[in-house]
Amino acid sequence: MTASAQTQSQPRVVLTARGLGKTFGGFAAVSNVNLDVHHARIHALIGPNGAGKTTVFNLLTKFLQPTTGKITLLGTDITHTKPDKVARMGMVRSFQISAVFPHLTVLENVKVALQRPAGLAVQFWLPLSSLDRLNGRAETLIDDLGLTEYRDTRAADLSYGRKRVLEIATTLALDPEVLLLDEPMAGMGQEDVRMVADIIREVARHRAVLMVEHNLSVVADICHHVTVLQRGEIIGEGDYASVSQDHRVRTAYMGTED
Ligand SMILES: Nc1ncnc2c1ncn2[C@@H]1O[C@H](COP(=O)(O)OP(=O)(O)OP(=O)(O)O)[C@@H](O)[C@H]1O
Repeated sequence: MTASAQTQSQPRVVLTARGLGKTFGGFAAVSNVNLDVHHARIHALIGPNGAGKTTVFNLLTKFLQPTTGKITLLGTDITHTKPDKVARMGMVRSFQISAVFPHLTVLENVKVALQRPAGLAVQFWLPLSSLDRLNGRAETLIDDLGLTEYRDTRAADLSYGRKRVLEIATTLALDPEVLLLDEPMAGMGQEDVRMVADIIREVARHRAVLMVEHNLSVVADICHHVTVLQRGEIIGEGDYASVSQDHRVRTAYMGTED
């Protein structure tokens, strides 16, 4: 099914922001941002450099405390909730905090990630064999993300694109309802971009994905909904086709409407 076909039925809202704002010493980095993020949808946050995208991610994940506004996750007000609790409640962010250990294999990395939902910190003093009970779930996750032939490859020896897929796999070990991806395509070649785009589409069949992405052809290809920020404010939103025709958005990106 194409992204535009899926937008015809509206699934449940899992994450909302209302009137979200953040000032740094009098400078408004984010002002009055309203967001509705839906289950089984890919939602892009785009905008020129310095538009406030990273700040919005930091506010949603509670790494920053908002100056104004309210955030709800799965119907619960998380405006004043701590980041680790937000993660346990089902919203997890990938890439800026990478949970991949380069000297461990793909399978070992996924097993280490899988022990975390049980409430355990990563227990380095235990032999990796103590995680064997997690083999079944780890293999399923590795299969789902197309990493089967690399299960015994050390993370350090993976291609850049596959390392990113492994990062997604370790994040999915927490089984989040909402997955936040920070520029998942950054620094990738065309082939890896296609592979990671396919994985994100697959992952979003069962959860909401909110992603900051500069690669607009990826946004056009896989995102159901696009929110455009400029100078901390939303200047356009909708599907990519309508947003890309919006005169404010075109001016923000191109400096001209032509
Ligand atoms: N901790 C901070 N203190 C002061 N100003 C900040 C802070 N964090 C961000 N800013 C400012 O807020 C604005 C938005 O920054 P932000 O990093 O959120 O933008 P962005 O859209 O993610 O940009 P990019 O695409 O370049 O990563 C910028 O002008 C930035 O300089």
